[in-house]
Amino acid sequence: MNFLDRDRVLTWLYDHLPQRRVDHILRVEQVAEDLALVHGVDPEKSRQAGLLHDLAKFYPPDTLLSTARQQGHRIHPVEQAHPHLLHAWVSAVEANRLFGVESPEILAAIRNHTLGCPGMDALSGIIFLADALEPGRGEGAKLNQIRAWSQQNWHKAVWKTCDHTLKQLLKAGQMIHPQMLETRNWAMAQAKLKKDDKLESLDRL
Ligand SMILES: Nc1ncnc2c1ncn2[C@@H]1O[C@H](COP(=O)(O)OP(=O)(O)O)[C@@H](O)[C@H]1O
Repeated sequence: MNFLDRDRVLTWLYDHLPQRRVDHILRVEQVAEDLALVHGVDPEKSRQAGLLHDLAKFYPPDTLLSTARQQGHRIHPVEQAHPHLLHAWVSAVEANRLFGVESPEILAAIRNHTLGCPGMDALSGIIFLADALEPGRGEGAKLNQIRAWSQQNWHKAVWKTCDHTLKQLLKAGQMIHPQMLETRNWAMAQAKLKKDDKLESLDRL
């Protein structure tokens, strides 16, 4: 993992994003560190991914589309209709271009923070959760329940976060990117496997 000059990143964020978005990013950075410590993930990598996850949040749709295309990303029809979804993908490109980040795990976690990805590693899961669950997202009963799961079983928390977002998108009559459905099905299966493992080890006692 390369050295990351946090102050330089903060200066860039304050120059390019509104205060409320920087506040969100700083809360994601903190939750990402907390979850990393719970789940045995490198806390510094987690903080870096949290700090860098939204670099392209306010890039114009044309820039998001052209950058993603130039980098070889095959644009999905839902992304074509809603280029904003590409901000996660382009933020990873920018983390490398602007700040020299090379760690494949950090870059994947930034790329996966909105839709997740089936088979993603714990660092990606943590950044996906930190973005959705940071305190600024509110104090609803459902979110608080998912926050509790995020401490115990990150796969279950990813599954339930996908369910929560998908329900909101359906309610609002919005298009759904199928990658989140794939993430959801994968995370659900992983959470159930973990539960079965626990029951089996209890049987052995
Ligand atoms: N599966 C999906 N299909 C379509 N839109 C989605 C999907 N998942 C998230 N979104 C939308 O993408 C936008 C960006 O999501 P995200 O990066 O998680 O949130 P935020 O911008 O609030 O940090 C939100 O408007 C969200 O509703």
